[in-house]
Amino acid sequence: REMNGSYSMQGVEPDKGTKCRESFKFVSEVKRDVWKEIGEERSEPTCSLSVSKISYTVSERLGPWWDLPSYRKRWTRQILNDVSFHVDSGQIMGILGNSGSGKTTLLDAISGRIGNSGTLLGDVFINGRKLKREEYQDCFSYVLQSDNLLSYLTVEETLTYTAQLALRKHSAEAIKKKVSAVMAELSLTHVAHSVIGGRVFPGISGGERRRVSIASQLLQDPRVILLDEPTTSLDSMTANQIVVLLAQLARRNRIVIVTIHQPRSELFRVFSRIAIMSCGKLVFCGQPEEMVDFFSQCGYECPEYCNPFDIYVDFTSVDTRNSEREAATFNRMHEITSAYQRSAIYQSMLEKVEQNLQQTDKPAIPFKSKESPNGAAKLEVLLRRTVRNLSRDRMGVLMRLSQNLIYGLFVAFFVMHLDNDITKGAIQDRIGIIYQSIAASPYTGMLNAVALFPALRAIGDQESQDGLYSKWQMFLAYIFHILPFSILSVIIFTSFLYWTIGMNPDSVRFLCFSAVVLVPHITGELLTVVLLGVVQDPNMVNTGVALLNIAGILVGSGFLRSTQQMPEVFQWLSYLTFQKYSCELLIVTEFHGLNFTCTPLLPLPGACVITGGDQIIEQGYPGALSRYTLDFVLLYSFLPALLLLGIISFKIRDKVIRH
Ligand SMILES: Nc1ncnc2c1ncn2[C@@H]1O[C@H](COP(=O)(O)OP(=O)(O)OP(=O)(O)O)[C@@H](O)[C@H]1O
Repeated sequence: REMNGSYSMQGVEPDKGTKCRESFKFVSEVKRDVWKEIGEERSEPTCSLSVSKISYTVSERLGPWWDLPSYRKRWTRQILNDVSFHVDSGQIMGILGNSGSGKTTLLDAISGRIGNSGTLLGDVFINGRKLKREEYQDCFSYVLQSDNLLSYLTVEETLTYTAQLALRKHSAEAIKKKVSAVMAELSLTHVAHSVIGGRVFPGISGGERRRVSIASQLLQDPRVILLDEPTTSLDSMTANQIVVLLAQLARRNRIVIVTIHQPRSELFRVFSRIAIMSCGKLVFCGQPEEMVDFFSQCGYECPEYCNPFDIYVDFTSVDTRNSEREAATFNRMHEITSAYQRSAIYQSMLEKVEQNLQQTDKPAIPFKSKESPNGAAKLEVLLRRTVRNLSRDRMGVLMRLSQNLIYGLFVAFFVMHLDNDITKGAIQDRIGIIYQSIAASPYTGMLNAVALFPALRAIGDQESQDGLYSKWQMFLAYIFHILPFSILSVIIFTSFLYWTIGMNPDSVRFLCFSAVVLVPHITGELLTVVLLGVVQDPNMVNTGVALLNIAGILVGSGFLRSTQQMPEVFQWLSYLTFQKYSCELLIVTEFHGLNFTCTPLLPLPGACVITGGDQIIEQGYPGALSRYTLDFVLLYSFLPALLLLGIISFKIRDKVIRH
């Protein structure tokens, strides 16, 4: 980009040296202000969180499934081992540790997001009361490692929709005020009307996106906020700003627990507590100053000019590069852990946990603000949100509307004009057009779903864990929001193809043709989304839907082989395919009452035996004419059936997916 202009300080344009000195002075002053703000006296804690003896064990299969003896054997792995700590409101606790040490799993365990794949032991107490499993979600706000936000919404819209989902009973005015307050608290007011942005188009910065994710959680006034690596992939200055901001949030009577990789040494004073994890164990948990003394007493001094965070994480990490290093580093970690468990810091932490449990005047559990659920209202907000997001995606909308038309152009170019002379392909061309209309439509729907839905699914996974709505509601919102686009796309396609190549020129037949082609198109998208509920990998779903479509065409359409000539089992199976009904309907729509001409090149006997379209119907699809209405009903019944399957699929997802 081109940049013009200059700047002046007190009316004078500074030379290079002055600029450096002044900017250094400026940075130092800002920093001092930040420390002043964080260092404010805080009020008496009103909320305390105690985590007592959390352990999590998973069992894994040893071998691949084709090696049955080893596959049968399982080995258990302890991911979290007897983790206990205590935090009061007003404090920010940083959890450090090398990759795989169990930081994320600890946050998942505390917030009740651990799936059913392992055994979780231990308890979480808030204000001296043991939390029930179903209460975890209502108590903690959890900011995931990745920002799952809709790219085309502005910051203000993103927060407003979240507030409408979370605080449904509030008036529009109250929600507006709440959103403005949260934006002000997280310094987002200046980007309120900027779009979030994504991989393909620019939007707000990475740090601002992180702050939007945190702001979404703050809308429900949580007293306890958990953040999984909120500084990942941010530059060190922005990462610092985020941690300082979190410290400020904690100062306002909240508990903030944050996992973090490589914090800068200046953040040493920002954290109220530091926990270091290694191999699922809490190797140390205490105040930053206590950490330095503790490690020095263990004989592991932090060398001068080194970042204590990095050094202590190194001291406690197990190096698995070779067995010798592994044994040595494991022993060191074990030695430090034992020293911590013998230390006064550990004993005083256990006492605090005990005190918390024995508190007589126990304040109420500080649940997040939540309103009684109203399914229709949530669905309406979700629908508005997805429609607004898609409507801003001009390229996406254009592609959706034009993809069938582009396909229609290919077909029209190939066929040019249908002839009524059977020696000039009157039957073959018509059957070809019907085949193409039914067989290709599901693919365009499938491609749309695979491109758009996984991102929405990630958002739905997170927000349903936050208790905003259920995953199946997000599924319904997605399907309803694509319906108008699908209908329009199919109408554009059929209007072009039908009249350009000269299919049966009757407006009722045209409407029937469009209505039939719509179902395979929507079914392709619907089936893909249904499978994406239970299958995580979109590529697998792609392959699965493509194979199902091919099987449906083979068994149901009767194009390759007449249904009557197929084995009985396939004949029964054909009733389960939408291709059977759509094919019969299109054959009748096009061929019924159609008269053919015949001008054979050679006067061969039987060359002109077919004179009308009804002969085609009776030979290939006997009884299809009398089943016309029934076929329509059966074809359209696939849509509610798939909607129901989708709801079941996303209810299963609720149970099996960790986030
Ligand atoms: N359900 C599970 N089944 C098997 N292993 C698991 C499961 N959950 C976690 N683990 C394993 O537990 C270990 C700790 O994982 P976790 O994600 O908590 O680490 P982390 O400290 O957050 O790592 P990072 O900093 O890289 O995100 C990893 O080795 C991970 O593979």
